[in-house]
Amino acid sequence: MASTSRFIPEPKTAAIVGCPFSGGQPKAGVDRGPIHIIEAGIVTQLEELGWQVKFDGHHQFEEISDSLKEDPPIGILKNPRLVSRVTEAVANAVGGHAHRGELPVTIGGDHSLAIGTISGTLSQYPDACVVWVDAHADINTVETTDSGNIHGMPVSFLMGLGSKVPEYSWVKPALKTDSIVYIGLRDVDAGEKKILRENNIKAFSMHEVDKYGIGKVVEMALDHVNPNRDRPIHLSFDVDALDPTVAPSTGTPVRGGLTFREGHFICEAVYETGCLVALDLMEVNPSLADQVSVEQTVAVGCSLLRSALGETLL
Ligand SMILES: NC(=[NH2+])NCCC[C@H](N)C(=O)O
Ligand SMILES: [Mn+2]
Ligand SMILES: [Mn+2]
Repeated sequence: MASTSRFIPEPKTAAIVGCPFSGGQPKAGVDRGPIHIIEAGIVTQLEELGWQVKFDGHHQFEEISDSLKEDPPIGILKNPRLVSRVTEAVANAVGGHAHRGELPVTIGGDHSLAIGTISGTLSQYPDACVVWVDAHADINTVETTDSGNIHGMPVSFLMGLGSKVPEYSWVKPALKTDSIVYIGLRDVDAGEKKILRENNIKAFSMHEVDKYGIGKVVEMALDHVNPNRDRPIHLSFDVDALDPTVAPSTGTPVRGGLTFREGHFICEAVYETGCLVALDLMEVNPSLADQVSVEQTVAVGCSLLRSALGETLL
């Protein structure tokens, strides 16, 4: 491994936070994503890259769901208490790993989990910035969401946008609007476009990827959130950022996405900064599509994680 990490001490340890959770969206199966990624051998693959890898089983959220006798919608938000308690547990797990100098690698599960992962990162690295790779902006507020699915809302919760849901009072609005950058967007709701515009939130959609090429886009994205390459980076990668021909097994696929190489390039370039402190891979749903597509999606998920943790082509 050529690059050294600015923030993760040697021997570099990656802590896998397996999150079999689907409560932020309606499709069953996304909770099996982390199980497939582990079974595909991600632990060994990361060890082969020179990481010490900690993984002591997937998080068990049954206790939380069993303790919730019922979880009626709040407004139109679905499973609001379940998502709150699960993401709070994830925030504590991620924050704890970060506190010990480990790099948390959270495998979802749906993207509502990022309420937890990014809260955990910011608890330890208040100056961290976020690179959010996704077809979607996931920044709906209580006022703008049409679906009520919380996986379309984590960014607004982290920023404290929209009216507050008391159930989420544990979430500190610690993410500043200038500390996130998006890459890959192409399915952004009208209300979300307004939020991005009014808050001057930097986003590189597929239009910019086509126009400038991925190399330039990643450079501009990092220049925006991390001009001196000295801030910790949290990379949150939704597998639906990739084109559905590359990663078909996901709940909300949108055509016109990143190629295999464009997705990996983003991960490689973030790793090269030496600033990565936390990594999410979300929305792999092995129950959607045929077996070949599932295997393909799981394999791509593993290779994105390897690229973000130092695998190079040469
Ligand atoms: N993490 C995701 N795949 N998010 C999809 C969100 C879709 C839509 N914008 C919504 O609010 O429901
Ligand atoms: Mn998405
Ligand atoms: Mn997402």
